[in-house]
Amino acid sequence: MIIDRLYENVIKKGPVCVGLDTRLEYIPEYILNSTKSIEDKIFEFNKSIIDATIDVCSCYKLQIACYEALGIQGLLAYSKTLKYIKSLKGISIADVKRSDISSSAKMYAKAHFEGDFESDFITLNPYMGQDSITPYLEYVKNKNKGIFVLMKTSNEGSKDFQELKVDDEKLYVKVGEKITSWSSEYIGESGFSSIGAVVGGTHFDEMINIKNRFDNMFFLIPGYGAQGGSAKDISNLLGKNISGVVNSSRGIITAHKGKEEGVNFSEFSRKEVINMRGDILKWLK
Ligand SMILES: O=C(O)c1cc(=O)[nH]c(=O)n1[C@@H]1O[C@H](COP(=O)(O)O)[C@@H](O)[C@H]1O
Repeated sequence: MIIDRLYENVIKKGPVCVGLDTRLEYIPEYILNSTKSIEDKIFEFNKSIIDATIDVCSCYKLQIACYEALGIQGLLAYSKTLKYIKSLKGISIADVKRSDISSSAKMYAKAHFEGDFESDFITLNPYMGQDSITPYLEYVKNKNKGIFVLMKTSNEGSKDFQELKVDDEKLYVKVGEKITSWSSEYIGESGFSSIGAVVGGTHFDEMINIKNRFDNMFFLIPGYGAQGGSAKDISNLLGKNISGVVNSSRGIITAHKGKEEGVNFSEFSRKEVINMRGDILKWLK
């Protein structure tokens, strides 16, 4: 199962998930000023970061809006990056946060688990309920794919709905219970399911609460670095079983900014990943 491959990476290479939220302003001048197409500039930037980090991170997350915002060329670079990660036997998470009625969800599943935009995991929004999630499960069952469902997001506004009380429980706990019920059929040898949850690394009390309630759940944890999430706090959610991957995007892919803009720019990303990994692992001892 894909979750077992991801967990193996977490144990062997560490829990860092490199966020390839690439924007043109992050790309060094020497690439940006070349005569290459936008597609090739973005891909060259991403490839350099992937080559510099593949042995020290568990996976890559691509935020699709960063590519969509650049139109067709952006999407070509998105596709090329996913294919490159696959060619290196790396693991990709497509951060697409989809949600729709099941007939449309079927097409989203086909779009992101097959063909030009094929990825290993995608992120989903649970707001529309079980039948909006079901179409993806066929891919989890038969095509070795995985999903991360939004449970408690990292942003300030996450309290607006996610913390509303339903039957004396916060709504995100109810979502967690649903994720547990959907995930139980897809548990791999690692003991984790290919259906995991997105929990922001920015809310200390919620991370403790979620770990106490859902110890065997596997988490995608964004919010380290640029959003202020600390390794110490996040270690409570990872726990002794290191049940998750910790994403940083801007913190890693802009590490060269204000420093070296030359061909070795991705070495700064590598250093950031290694530092981040050390920062997290020291709290797990
Ligand atoms: O699903 C996500 O990945 C996600 C969920 C969430 O609660 N918070 C969150 O920041 N994210 C994503 O994680 C990344 C965080 O980026 P940085 O803040 O630059 O590290 C972005 O791609 C966000 O879209």
